[in-house]
Amino acid sequence: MSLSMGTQGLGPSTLPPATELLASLANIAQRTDSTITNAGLLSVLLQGSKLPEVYVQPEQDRPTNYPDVQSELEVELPAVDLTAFNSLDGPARAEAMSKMVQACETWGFIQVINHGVDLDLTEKCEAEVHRLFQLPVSIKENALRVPGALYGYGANFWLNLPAMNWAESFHVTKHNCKEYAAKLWPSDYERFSSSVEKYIAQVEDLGHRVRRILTEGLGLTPDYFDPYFTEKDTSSSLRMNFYPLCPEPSKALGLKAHRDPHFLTLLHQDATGGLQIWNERKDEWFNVKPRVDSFILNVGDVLQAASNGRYRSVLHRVVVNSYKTRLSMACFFNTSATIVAPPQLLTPENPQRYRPFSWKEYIRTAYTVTTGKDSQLDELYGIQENLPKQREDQR
Ligand SMILES: O=C(O)CCC(=O)C(=O)O
Ligand SMILES: [Fe+2]
Repeated sequence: MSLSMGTQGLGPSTLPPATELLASLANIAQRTDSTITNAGLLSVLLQGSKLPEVYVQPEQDRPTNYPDVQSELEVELPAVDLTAFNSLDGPARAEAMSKMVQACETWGFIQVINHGVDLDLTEKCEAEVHRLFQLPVSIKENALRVPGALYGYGANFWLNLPAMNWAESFHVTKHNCKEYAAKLWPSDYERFSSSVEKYIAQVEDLGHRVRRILTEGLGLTPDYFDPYFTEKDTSSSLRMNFYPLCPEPSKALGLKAHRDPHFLTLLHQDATGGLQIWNERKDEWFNVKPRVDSFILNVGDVLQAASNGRYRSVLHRVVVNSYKTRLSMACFFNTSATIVAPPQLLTPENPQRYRPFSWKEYIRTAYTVTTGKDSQLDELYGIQENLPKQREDQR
């Protein structure tokens, strides 16, 4: 890989001196917790073609289909037009509802268009996020996520990973965004925080709208879960992910396979592509075709429990490539209330699958278990005798 490719999207003027980079890289090898920083990435981009050992994934986790190689394994997620839910056209609404429900029961993923989130605001927010990731490492480290903390700057979110993610991430809520932005731009944080706060607020509103649609899709009144999502109980956070060019994409992952532990996720991504979804029946990872005017909605563990397993929280990961950087913004929509599957969803054939639990309880372990393909939700809160013996097929 040439230097000119490597510095694309980072801006040569923002790179710290090579000595600083090398010192950071040496430190990285010693650190196995979430405080690992990304100086290693930058040093690779400066120096050439080899992936440092800390990023090399175990053999069984390495991707075979990533953007550098042609692959047939691609899925174009059904796109649901959200305006159909406000229209008086009954059949169009019913069709949109059925697409939505079916996708959440099988792939656990869908995309929504005409979603009401302002495009100019989204682009402004993306530009601010690019500006953040282009800051020198020494500045970004001022906002470093400390071990066990949720928010701030870092590479790995899940603890105890066998290898580092080939990514940088910055995670905030609308309440602490200013505080974290001020660590990067002490006197000029408003430019970043005002865009990001407005963006989170709009995506949170979208989260409430799709929550009501999905609730209706379960056969409940749309407002059934409203009491769990009061202003006090609703929480939304935004994880911004930047995936730099990778010299050896066949050995790395941008984000290790995981299920989102929250209620649901609304993801906006650029046109690069890299998100993959696990298809259990086919035993394959499928590339998701990117569509920039959409939000990808995926079911999280809390919604899987709240729907008594009807909507599925599905394993996904991010692959990287050698020729185009990628930016994604994942908004996690959640509740701190204890959710339990509504009695209306329970039958003798389909009894309650999960013990009630709160996010406060789940968060303690949600980001620690990292190996295997098993559902952490099933393991921690599943009522074992009520879980299906074999997982349902993904069609
Ligand atoms: O970058 C992506 O496409 C996915 C991000 C993701 O899965 C996450 O942040 O949980
Ligand atoms: Fe995720």
